[in-house]
Amino acid sequence: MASPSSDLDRERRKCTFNVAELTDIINGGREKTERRQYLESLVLNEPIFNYDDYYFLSREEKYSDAVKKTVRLVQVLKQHNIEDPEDYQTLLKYVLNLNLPIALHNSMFRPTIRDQGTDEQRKKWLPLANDYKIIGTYAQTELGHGTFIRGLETTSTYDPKREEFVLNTPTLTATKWWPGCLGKTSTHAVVMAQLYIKNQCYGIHSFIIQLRSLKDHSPMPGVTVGDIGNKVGLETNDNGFLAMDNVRIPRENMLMRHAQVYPDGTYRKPANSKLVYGTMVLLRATVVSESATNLSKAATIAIRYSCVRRQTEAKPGELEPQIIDYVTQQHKLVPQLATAYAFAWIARYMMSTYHALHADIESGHLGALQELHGISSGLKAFTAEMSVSGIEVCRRACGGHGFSAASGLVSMYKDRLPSCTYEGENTVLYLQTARFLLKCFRQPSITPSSMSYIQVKPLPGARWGVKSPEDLMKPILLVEAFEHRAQRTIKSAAQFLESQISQGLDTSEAMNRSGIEFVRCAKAHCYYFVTRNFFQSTALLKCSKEIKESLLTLGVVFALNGIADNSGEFLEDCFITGTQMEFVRERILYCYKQLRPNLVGLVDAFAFADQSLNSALGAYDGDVYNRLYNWAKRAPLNKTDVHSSYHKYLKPILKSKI
Ligand SMILES: CC(C)(COP(=O)(O)OP(=O)(O)OC[C@H]1O[C@@H](n2cnc3c(N)ncnc32)[C@H](O)[C@@H]1OP(=O)(O)O)[C@@H](O)C(=O)NCCC(=O)NCCSC(=O)CCCC(=O)O
Ligand SMILES: Cc1cc2nc3c(=O)[nH]c(=O)nc-3n(C[C@H](O)[C@H](O)[C@H](O)COP(=O)(O)OP(=O)(O)OC[C@H]3O[C@@H](n4cnc5c(N)ncnc54)[C@H](O)[C@@H]3O)c2cc1C
Repeated sequence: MASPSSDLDRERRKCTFNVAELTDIINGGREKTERRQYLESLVLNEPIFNYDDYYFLSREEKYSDAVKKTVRLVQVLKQHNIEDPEDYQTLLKYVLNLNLPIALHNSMFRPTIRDQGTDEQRKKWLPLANDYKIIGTYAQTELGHGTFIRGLETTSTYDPKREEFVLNTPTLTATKWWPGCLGKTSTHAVVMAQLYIKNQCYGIHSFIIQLRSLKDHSPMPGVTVGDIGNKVGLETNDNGFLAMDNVRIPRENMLMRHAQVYPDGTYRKPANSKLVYGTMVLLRATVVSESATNLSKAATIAIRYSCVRRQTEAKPGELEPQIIDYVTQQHKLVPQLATAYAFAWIARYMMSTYHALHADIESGHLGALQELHGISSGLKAFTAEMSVSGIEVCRRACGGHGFSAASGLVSMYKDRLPSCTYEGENTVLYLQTARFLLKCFRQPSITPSSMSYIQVKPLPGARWGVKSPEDLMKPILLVEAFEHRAQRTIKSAAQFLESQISQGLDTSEAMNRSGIEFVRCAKAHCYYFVTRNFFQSTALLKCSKEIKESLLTLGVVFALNGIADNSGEFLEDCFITGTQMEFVRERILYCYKQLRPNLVGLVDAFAFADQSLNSALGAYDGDVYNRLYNWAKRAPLNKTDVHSSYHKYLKPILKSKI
């Protein structure tokens, strides 16, 4: 058997480009790489951040271990004056391999105060939160409602006499349920509740509540709080429940940047009722980035392993091939790698668009709200869905060892699975994007320039300009195919909706009946958007010819697999012919061959530390079998040669006389 490490060495020698150059491109420049390396050095050298035995821990031990690591992380951040949220994101992405029990504090609690708090509220709460003197979460979802926010039942009733709000959970279904870090960790929460003043309901607003004593962490009077129990993955996170029995908070605890309640109970409504949903939009943009990172990790593990793993003697007496050389294996993994790259670039686009449009909104241009919501909803759903299914493809591609916790892929899959549900269930979000697409289709004046393609009506009888398999290396033709599909499905969704209305259905019923068409066009739009963005962005890069070529080929793989996997949609109106479809399949194989020597280089370029992959299959040195064996030997069941259950149960039957 060949040595696994020599297999990876050989792969690395075959790579046609400079891996460090590509790492810099992925990170966004040399400076960012250096910053990342600095941050890594702070954390990776600390034994406390070792995850070797993590997969053996029980749920409770995992939570406790995560709290310990979190506290140390906070100390490290303070010690080195690291305050930039980008640095924190870098640590989460590349170094730490767990969902922190303070995740919501940084991802939602602080941003909500920042965006929805007045200057005085920011001044009061942010220093406490930034210094971790309080730990907060975002409590919106209830037992009875997650999607339909307007249907939340928690009430916040203003008492002008005492200038206080009274927070109450009037029914079982009003119990807050699911918020991350709520059960055991958080001391405070932003709670979303229906605002009542003098028996009139003004809809959902946000309020800061103290959940636990800052002296001994016990629940505050009137607060019932706890963990909701085991779920799929996210074992380090204490997703919780919360019921409030007429809990009083000062008037100043309603976040009043957009809507105000004056001491006498006068209400001033926000400029736009959706401003209160702002933090969710930020989180959706973040999910795009997390989806990219996790799929990159999964591809790293599965591709390195597939270069080390050998199986099935192809010719008698010859070395068994590396499993990566089976085209069926390439057809599993190369599309995941291509998707990871495409997502890395759309994540960058999403975050910069978020910051640009968010700044517009802050300066009062509220028109940007719907654009940001329209773009981020679909991209969150699209990237979460493809990333989660891609991680599972990678896991299965590792055969039996992919089933072991030591692969790192089992926990990754379980931890990412909820990204299809939280922060807006995927179907619900696709429907929101579809609404925006249809609005743009009808109203050119509101269509942002990034979506101006919607205004171009697809010509009936349009045909794809591809004449040969070589033409499929031309981004312009690939983008054209996705653009056509998106335009056609948007138009067809609009026509479907109109046909339902013309049959006499009211708008909501017509919208419901059009739902499948809506989701179809939102997905088509997202595929187009991601493909176009990848080709446009990588074309602008200043880098070596070899890197450019590899990125172009990855883009072609992403696009061609998108066409092959959704072939019906392209064949339906004869835009693509059967012969062109054959070209597509042929070119996919060609691209796999082109990329083959560079596969390890392309995953090495993500530069994940072994610790952050925490995988016996995907470590840099490829020493798979020793790692699996040593890991298994440390399993708690192997602590003694004879297990206590032998004495308790087995021995009596083994020793009994027949
Ligand atoms: C589905 C909707 C969007 C519907 O909202 P609604 O108020 O009932 O809307 P509607 O009256 O039907 O009107 C729709 C209209 O409202 C607009 N809209 C909706 N949301 C936004 C927004 N954020 N920005 C700007 N505009 C927004 C839509 O575009 C619609 O506009 P239109 O009527 O088409 O012009 C909403 O309820 C929603 O966002 N639901 C999803 C709930 C969700 O995302 N929860 C997240 C909880 S926190 C979490 O999960 C954290 C996990 C993190 C972790 O663990 O890491
Ligand atoms: C791990 C995890 C962490 C979470 N963290 C938080 C948190 O920190 N804070 C917080 O407040 N919440 C949190 N949540 C809650 C989460 O945001 C909601 O679960 C999510 O928004 C989905 O809402 P739901 O559970 O009500 O699903 P439902 O809406 O009940 O969805 C069930 C099904 O109904 C369909 N459906 C619902 N409405 C429609 C519609 N209008 N049109 C078509 N189909 C529809 C959906 O597509 C889905 O198939 C978390 C959830 C999970 C799983």
